[in-house]
This record gives sequence, structure tokens and C-alpha cells, in this order.
Amino acid sequence: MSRPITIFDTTLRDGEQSPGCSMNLAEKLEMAQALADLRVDVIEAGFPIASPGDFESVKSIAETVKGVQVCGLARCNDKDIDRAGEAVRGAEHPRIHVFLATSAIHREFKLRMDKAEIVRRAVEGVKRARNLCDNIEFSPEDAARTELDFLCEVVEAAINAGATTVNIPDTVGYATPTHMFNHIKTLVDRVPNIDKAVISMHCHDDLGMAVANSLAGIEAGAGQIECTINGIGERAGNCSLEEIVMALRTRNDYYQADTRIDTTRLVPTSRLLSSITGMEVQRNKAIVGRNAFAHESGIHQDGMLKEPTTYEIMRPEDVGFTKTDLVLGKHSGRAALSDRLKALGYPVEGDKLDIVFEAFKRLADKKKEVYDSDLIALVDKRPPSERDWSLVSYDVKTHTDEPASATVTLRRGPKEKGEETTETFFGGDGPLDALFRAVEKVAGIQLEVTDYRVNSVSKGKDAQGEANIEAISDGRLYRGRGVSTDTVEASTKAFVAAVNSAQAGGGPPANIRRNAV
Ligand SMILES: CC(=O)SCCNC(=O)CCNC(=O)[C@H](O)C(C)(C)COP(=O)(O)OP(=O)(O)OC[C@H]1O[C@@H](n2cnc3c(N)ncnc32)[C@H](O)[C@@H]1OP(=O)(O)O
Ligand SMILES: CC(C)C(=O)C(=O)O
Repeated sequence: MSRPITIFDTTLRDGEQSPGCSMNLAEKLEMAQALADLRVDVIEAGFPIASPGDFESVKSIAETVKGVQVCGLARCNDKDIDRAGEAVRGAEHPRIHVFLATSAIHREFKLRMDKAEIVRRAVEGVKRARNLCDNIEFSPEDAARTELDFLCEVVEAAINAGATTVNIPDTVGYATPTHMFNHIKTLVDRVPNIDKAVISMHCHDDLGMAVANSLAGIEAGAGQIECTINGIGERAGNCSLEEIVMALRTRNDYYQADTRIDTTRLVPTSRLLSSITGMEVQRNKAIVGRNAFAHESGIHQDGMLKEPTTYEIMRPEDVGFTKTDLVLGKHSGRAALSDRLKALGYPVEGDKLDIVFEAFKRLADKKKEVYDSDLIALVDKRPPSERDWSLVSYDVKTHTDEPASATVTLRRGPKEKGEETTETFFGGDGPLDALFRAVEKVAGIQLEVTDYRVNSVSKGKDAQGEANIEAISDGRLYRGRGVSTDTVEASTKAFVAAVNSAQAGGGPPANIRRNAV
């Protein structure tokens, strides 16, 4: 018999605190729906008091994403709690998450409160939240560094005040598995009303132990795990959802605990997040990395051919990798394309299928073999809005020891109705600089590129290149992504996408990237 473990996904809150991972409203809604389809139990959609944009995203997710609990974060003060309550009110299953740090370091230097004040504020906060909603989570922030006697006192008081979940964060990723096991076991053994609440783990990965520490908490009796897709989050990140879920599923013999997650959606959800944030996972990342199921050496390949379980503890198809990667060619039709996309976790129909089909045919003319990764790159593209620019054509000239020049034609709006504009820029510092400057001339905007990366999205000499650009405009950070078999074209498309985001406005302040290049 497996004990059910609640998966509390905080990709849109703690994950978004990852430098370079801010998302706009449309992206958050898309991600929230993907998380609901993945069957997470709780989505922490944001920190409503942080900004009007955060409030709007939590509210929109609460109102539109169904079949899942939607949670908003609040500090222990009236304004934060009321704002969080207002944001999640429209949800099918709302939750408010109130936090207050309890460790000596945070009490003394950050909050400047003594122990009695902390307990009083925690109780008041939970009670206020409980008046707005029945489902209340309380987190003693930096619990892993909090004296155990005091932690027990706060947790008991929070449960008496109405907390239904008590989350035990290792805020700074300081704990080890034994440390975390002892913390949770102490709460289970010493807090008299602990059975009135679910104990939750929230582990950070500063020492690379977030997943191990979360598992140790489960062994000691925790019933909820807070985690994020691809392990994104503040600093080194949070417990990775795909890793903890597959650890519980694969080692069910040991933990006898499991989640509701549809594991076949792990890879598509991971890819969706990467495409939204521009932050790729490393190739050797457990579960979702491109090499996670690749067997290179002869002895391993021999074993795999004889019996896959010799070297594989999970089946790639169980986490959403497809068995056959080579799929379609230029003679394939809509039915095969739509069938393949559905198997990859992208049910595309109607007008959107027509758009993707047209792009697929264009790609199949250029590329002999169209892989799953090529298809995913095609559907990840968002359809242009009325005000968006798109690249129609470009011409670039470059010679050794001579400045480059480029001419671009962009169209504003949809293909049938949009107006085209052409501009030329002479004197670029290389072909891409010339192209980007020409795009700026057309769009009437200037961007400072702070990060630029190109990588291949599929296999072979004719693989598609994916370019990702981060750029600053007016003190705010914007991203753009472009895909093509030609890397110059992919880069220009990525720059045009960044221009579109910048013209839409509302990017995060550029200075939040403390380690920016
Ligand atoms: C561990 C975590 O991940 S917690 C979540 C962290 N996430 C974020 O901070 C992202 C969003 N944050 C923000 O947008 C801003 O920090 C805001 C809007 C929340 C607050 O902004 P400001 O009012 O300018 O405060 P600022 O960020 O400078 O400082 C935080 C204040 O909250 C207080 N505080 C921190 N945690 C808590 C808490 N749990 N309960 C009550 N007060 C708290 C601090 O002591 C400090 O108060 P002080 O100004 O009286 O010293
Ligand atoms: C708000 C809390 C749960 C948090 O993010 C942390 O302590 O890391």
C-alpha cells in the first residue's frame, strides 16, 4: 500500500525567484495549465503583494485553472494576507500560504523580533488567513536552522491557530538528510497536535541535497513535497519535481509512498518551462536531460540490447521520452503530425494545427529527417499577435576586416494583413550586430543584448538551431527565442521576439539578475 504524497509545485513562485526566470501573465497561465495536466496537487501561483502583475497572475490562474489547489504566498502581516486571500478567492480550491522566519539569525538580524513576538505574529497571521480560507499553510522560514524546542512551539501554535499544513523549509539549503530526518521526526514525536496538519518539505539545493533531504522528510513522516520543474528556484534552486516524483515511483519498494503525477508528462513540461524561460537543463540532468537515457559505452549497449533493465532503472517512455525519435518526413500528412504531437504531449487542433502543419512542411523541405525535438520546437512557437513583428527576409554582407551590413524586412501583424518595412544598417560589428541594428531601425527601439546562446534542438548536420537572447530595454529584461535550420536566421528571429516582448513592456527589472553577464 502506498501512502499518498501531495505535490505542491512552486515553479511559478519560488521558481520564478530564479535569476532570469521571470514569466509574463500568458506564460504563467500556460505553465499553470501544464502543471494541472501533470496532475500536481497544489500550484503556488505567486506572491500577490509583490506587485500588481503578481496579483493578476495569481488571480487569473485561480479563476481559470481547474482541478487543482491554487495557493498565494503572504508574509505574516494583514496587507499581504488580505491580498493573497483576494487573489485566490476565485479558485476551485484556494490555499493561503503564510510564512514567518523562526531561526535565531533571522529573528535577530532580519525581523528584529524575539521568540514571543514570532509566536504571537504567527498565530495572528494564521488566524487572519483562516478567516479568509479553510486551507492554510504555515511556514516557519529557515526551519532547518531553528532551535528544535522553539520550532516545536511555533508549529504547535500555528496548528492550534488553524494551519492545515505546516511546511518545514530548509531555506538556505544547509541541511543534510540525517539533519532533516531528525527535524521531522522530532516534530512527529513532540508536537501534540501534529496529526491535525500535513507536514511539508521545502528544500533548497545549495549543497546539492534538496531531493535527498525531501526524501528523508518523507521517511520521517512528511506528507507534502514542495518542488519545482527542472529544480529552478532561488539561488541553486529547489527540490526538482521530476526527480522526487521518479524517486518515489522507482523506489516505491522502499518508501511505500507515491504521488498522483502523470509521469509521461514530465519531459514535455520540463521542455515547456525551458522554452518559456530560455533556461535549458544540462544534458546529464536526471530524468529530463537529453543524456538521461543515452547509453554510450559498448558493455552498456550490449546489456541494453540483451535486456534493458540491466542498465535502466526507469523506462524513457514512462517519463515522456518517446521510444522512436525519428518520425516524420515531407510526405507526412496532418493526421500523422497531429497524432505524433499528441503522443509528445501537445494536443494541437484546428487553426493551430494548420499553422504548425505549414511550418512543418517548410521544415521538411529543408531537413531530410524531422525528429520529435524539431516538432516540439515548432509547437513551442507562440502565434504572433496583431502588434508583433515577424521576420520576412534578411540579407547580410560581411568580409574580413570590413564592417558588416544587413538589410531586413519585417512584417507587423498577421501574414495576410500585416505591413512590411525594410531597413538597412551599415557598420555592424559582425553579421549579427548588423542584423540586430537593422531590426532596431525597423521597430524603432534599442535593446542591449546581455545574453546570447545557440544550441542544436535535434540531430544531424541539418539540425535546427535554437537561439535564445536576453536583452535590456528601458531598465527591464526581455527574452526572445528563434528556431531555424540556419543559425543566423534563428538568431535574428530570437532578436525580433525580444523586440516584441520589449514593445509589449512589463519585463522584470534588469537588476534582479545579480549574476548577470
Ligand atoms: C524565503 C522566500 O523565498 S520568501 C519570498 C521571497 N520573495 C520575494 O521577496 C519576492 C517578492 N518580494 C517583493 O516584491 C518585495 O520584497 C515586497 C513587495 C514583498 C516587500 O517590499 P518592501 O516593502 O520594499 O520590503 P523589503 O523587501 O525591502 O524588505 C522586506 C520587509 O519584510 C519583512 N519581512 C520579511 N519576511 C517577513 C514575514 N514573513 N512576515 C512579516 N514581515 C516580513 C522584513 O523584515 C522587511 O521589513 P522592514 O522593511 O521593516 O525591515
Ligand atoms: C516561503 C518559504 C517557504 C520559502 O520559500 C523558503 O523558506 O525557502
